[in-house]
Amino acid sequence: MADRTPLMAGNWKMNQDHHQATHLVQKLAWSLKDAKHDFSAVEVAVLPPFTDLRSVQTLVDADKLDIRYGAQDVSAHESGAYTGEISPVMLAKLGVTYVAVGHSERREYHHEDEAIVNAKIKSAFAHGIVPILCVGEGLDVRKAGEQVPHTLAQVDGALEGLPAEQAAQIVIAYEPVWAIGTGEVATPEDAQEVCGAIRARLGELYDAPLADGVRVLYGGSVKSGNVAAIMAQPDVDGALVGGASLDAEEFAKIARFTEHAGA
Ligand SMILES: O=C(CO)COP(=O)(O)O
Repeated sequence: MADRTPLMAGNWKMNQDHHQATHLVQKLAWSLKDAKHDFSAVEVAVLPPFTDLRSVQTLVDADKLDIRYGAQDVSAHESGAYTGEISPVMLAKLGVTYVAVGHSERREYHHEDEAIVNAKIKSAFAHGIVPILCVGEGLDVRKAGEQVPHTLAQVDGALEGLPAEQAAQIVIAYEPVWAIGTGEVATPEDAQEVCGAIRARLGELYDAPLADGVRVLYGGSVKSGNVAAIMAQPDVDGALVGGASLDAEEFAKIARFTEHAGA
C-alpha cells in the first residue's frame, strides 16, 4: 500500500471574520506546537472564508507555520464578468494549497452539478491548486442502500477528462449529507465501504498505483472522540471537519488522533 500522509482539513464554512481567523489559526498553531505535532506525519489544513485568506496567509508566512490553508470554492473561470466569483488566479496568489469543490452545501444551495464541479476541478489544477472533491449521498439514497453507486457517479462526473497526473494529486472527501452537522456520524464501516469503493473506482478509471496514492477523506460530524476509529479504516486517509474545526484545541486533538485511539 502506498504511504499516504493523512490530511486533517478544517472546513470553517461561513464562520469567523478575518480577525477571528487570525486568532483561531494562532491558537491551532500553539496547540499543535505544545503537542510537538509532526506535520510530516499528519498534514493539517484550514479552509476559511475568502475574506480571511489574506490574513491567514500573512500569519502563516510571518510565523513560518506548517499549517496549510485553502478556499471553500473556486470559479471555473479565470477572470471576467462573473459577479461575486473568485478566480483560481487570485487564490493562487494568496498561496492556497487546497480548494474544496462540490461541497454538498454548494450542490444544494447553489445548484452545482457534475459539469460545474468538473470545470472547477480543472480550473483549480490549471493554477496549481489541489481540489478536495466532496461527494456523498443524502438520507433517501442511503435508506435505499444506493450510497455506493450514487457516490461513484459523482466521482465519474467530477473526474471526466481529468489527466492522470492531475487525478494522482486530487483529494476526495466522502461526506454523507445525512452525517453533516447532525451529530449523526457514519460508522467506521460505513465510511470504509464508500471510501474503499471510491479508491477501487479510481483504479478502474486510471490504474491501481494511482488509486493507491490518492487520499480519500471522510467528513460528517468528526470529533476527537470518534476520529481514531474512522482513521483505523484502511481506505480512510483523513477527515474533512466542519463544526469541530472551529475549536482550536478540539481540531488539534483530531489531528493528533493517534494519541487517543479508543477515546
Ligand atoms: O461538511 C462538513 C465538512 O465539510 C462536515 O461538517 P460537520 O463536521 O460539522 O458535520
